[in-house]
Amino acid sequence: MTESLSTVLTDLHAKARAALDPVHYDYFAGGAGDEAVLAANEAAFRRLALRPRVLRGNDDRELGVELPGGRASMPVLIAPTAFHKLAHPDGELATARAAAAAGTILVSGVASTTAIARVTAVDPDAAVWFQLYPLADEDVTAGLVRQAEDAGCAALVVTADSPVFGRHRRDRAHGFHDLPPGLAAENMRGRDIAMAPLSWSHVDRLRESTTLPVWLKGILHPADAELAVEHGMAGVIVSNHGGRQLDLVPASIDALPAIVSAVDGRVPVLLDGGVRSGGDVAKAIALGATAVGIGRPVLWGLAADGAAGVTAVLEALRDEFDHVLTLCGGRSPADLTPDMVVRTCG
Ligand SMILES: Cc1cc2nc3c(=O)[nH]c(=O)nc-3n(C[C@H](O)[C@H](O)[C@H](O)COP(=O)(O)O)c2cc1C
Ligand SMILES: CC(C)CC(=O)C(=O)O
Repeated sequence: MTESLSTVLTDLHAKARAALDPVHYDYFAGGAGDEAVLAANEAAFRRLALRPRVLRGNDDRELGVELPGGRASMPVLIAPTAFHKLAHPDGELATARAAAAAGTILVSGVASTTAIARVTAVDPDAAVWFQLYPLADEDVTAGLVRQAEDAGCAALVVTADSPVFGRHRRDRAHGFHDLPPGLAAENMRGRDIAMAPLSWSHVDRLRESTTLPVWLKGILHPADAELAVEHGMAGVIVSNHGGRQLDLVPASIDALPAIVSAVDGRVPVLLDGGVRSGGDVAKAIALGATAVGIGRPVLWGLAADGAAGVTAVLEALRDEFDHVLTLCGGRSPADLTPDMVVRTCG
């Protein structure tokens, strides 16, 4: 019998915690403020139940999804997270190897400890997307876009929820604000990365500067989802940054339905935050996400066991999602529909 994802994740998380410097563990694990949103992301999934369909003869299942920027062999992507070499010496190269082996998409963060060209070189056929923050200096942003294009990235992800960074008590308590000697945010070497609150016109100029599909990440308000479509975004990512920005926002799964309704099928919607099981993947898809992103589970796999640990997370998630889909009578992710999710009071 295949081990359940929660067992795999619990073990990898414990191993990661034991392996990591407690300061770095807290950087990865922590959230903003009281960490209410961090907890709510997972709790909100637990309040939803699935209402399966039966007798649908679904023995020929296909988990893959097509997105602007590539195909994923299952509706699970690796969300962008910073500083993978803090988790494991192989850093982003290990994550990229595991993503390529699983046939899924790695959204590589601008704040990676490996230059993007080295990340994409792991497997030139793999779909790697590049996440960036629009910066105050638009020439610097343009330079980052060129770097991603030259590296062969298949899409850009613009993170919109960080006009300033969230306040992380754990990091403040440890006095953590710099990478240790020997590690650097390689894509940003020698660049002025000052952030500033930006506007739609910055996003427009960024979009016009590239032929790559541009996703907007960090959307929680349906009016912003509507604007994202109007401004030519290839897709919208519902995210509260894993509870690391404003600690007063809805759990991402609770924010999803209104965004899906506003977007109304014009572009795909992705979701991240608190996805910890195949059932969570199924719930998000049923509520209208085309795929989900996972952040911390990848970091725990990476810290515990390098590429093999990330592979263990991805394959356990694939297996569990396939199992849930089978039990729900689905052949493909598209067979999961909103009527199959019910809210419980639990
Ligand atoms: C340690 C860490 C670093 C992150 N760094 C980034 C980043 O550089 N850019 C970004 O858009 N999101 C970043 N995120 C947010 C993730 O992309 C994603 O929204 C979040 O981790 C999803 O929640 P989950 O960890 O519960 O799966 C980071 C999250 C964590 C935990
Ligand atoms: C501080 C950034 C480089 C990474 C980030 O977005 C995060 O830690 O949540």
